[in-house]
Amino acid sequence: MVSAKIELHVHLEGAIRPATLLEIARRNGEVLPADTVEGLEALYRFTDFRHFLSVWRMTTNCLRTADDFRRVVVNYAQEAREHGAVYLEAIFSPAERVETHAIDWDEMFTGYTEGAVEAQERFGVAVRFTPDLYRGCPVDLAEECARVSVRYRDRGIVGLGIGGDERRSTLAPYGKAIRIAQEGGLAFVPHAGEVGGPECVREALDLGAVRLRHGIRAVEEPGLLEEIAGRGVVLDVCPTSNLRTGVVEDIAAHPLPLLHAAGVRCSVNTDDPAMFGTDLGQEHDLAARFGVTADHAYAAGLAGALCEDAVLTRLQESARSV
Ligand SMILES: O=c1[nH]cnc2c1ncn2[C@@H]1O[C@H](CO)[C@@H](O)[C@H]1O
Repeated sequence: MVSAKIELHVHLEGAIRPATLLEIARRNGEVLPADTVEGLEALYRFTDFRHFLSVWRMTTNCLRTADDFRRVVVNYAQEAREHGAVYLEAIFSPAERVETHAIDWDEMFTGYTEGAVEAQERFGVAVRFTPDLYRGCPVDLAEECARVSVRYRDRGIVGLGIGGDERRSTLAPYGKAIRIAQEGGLAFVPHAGEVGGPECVREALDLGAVRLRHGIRAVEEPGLLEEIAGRGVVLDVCPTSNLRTGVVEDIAAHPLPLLHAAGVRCSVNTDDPAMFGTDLGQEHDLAARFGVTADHAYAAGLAGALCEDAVLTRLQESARSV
């Protein structure tokens, strides 16, 4: 029997298994630098974080139609369910698709949110979404993304995030986009403290972040760590991702045990499972070796989840089943 799991940090574009990505790319006439599963896997050996982001952007630009987006959600929900997932808070990055291929916002938001309906019906997995802006994204595009996200609030959009390279831009240019989302009832859930240091975590908290994606570099500043633990801010920890992007040099040196020991609530996540060669079960096995048991991870997931109360109540009950 697998334990029930909550995943709060998975990029849907990075969850597409190589064979499916190749099929989607072929259908959409997109040429990738590799046309075999082995070739794609080789492409996924990243030299550093920047290299990872460039490969991520290239492969994820294969997605075009509402049906592509729908399918990506359904496939990942099915996979995650096999590892015990009962709730997914999934990320997708619409702004890049608009910018590079002029994909229509509604094509993406409709495809993804209809995929969530199907995932619930077929696999009993509740899926909610937090679209991601990216650091360096043109400000007007970011604000438009925030407005569209608010418009889809009744269809499962629960937050707005921002990803990409923290060294490229502070959050300051996105203040208005963040406010549009917050005033529209969405939570702000940025990536911070992944490649960026404690100052990036501090900036995110000052702008009202309710949860931190990664946040692991908070360990470098004891006062900040204490504040995060004290306020019960959940960190979405993705151990294999950090190793594969070179953010941590050695898995044995991952900050997860330190965060856990400091009383920080850590959810356990895959990030971009297909690109990092991992899955939800593997990340939980790894976390357990660091002292974060399935129960700890589930409790953190529950504390961090942004879904409505009716779903939260169901998730509280699921902790005892599956
Ligand atoms: O691990 C990650 N860290 C930061 N950003 C990520 C990660 N995985 C995927 N993205 C995505 O990369 C894009 C940047 O152009 C962003 O849209 C972000 O969501």
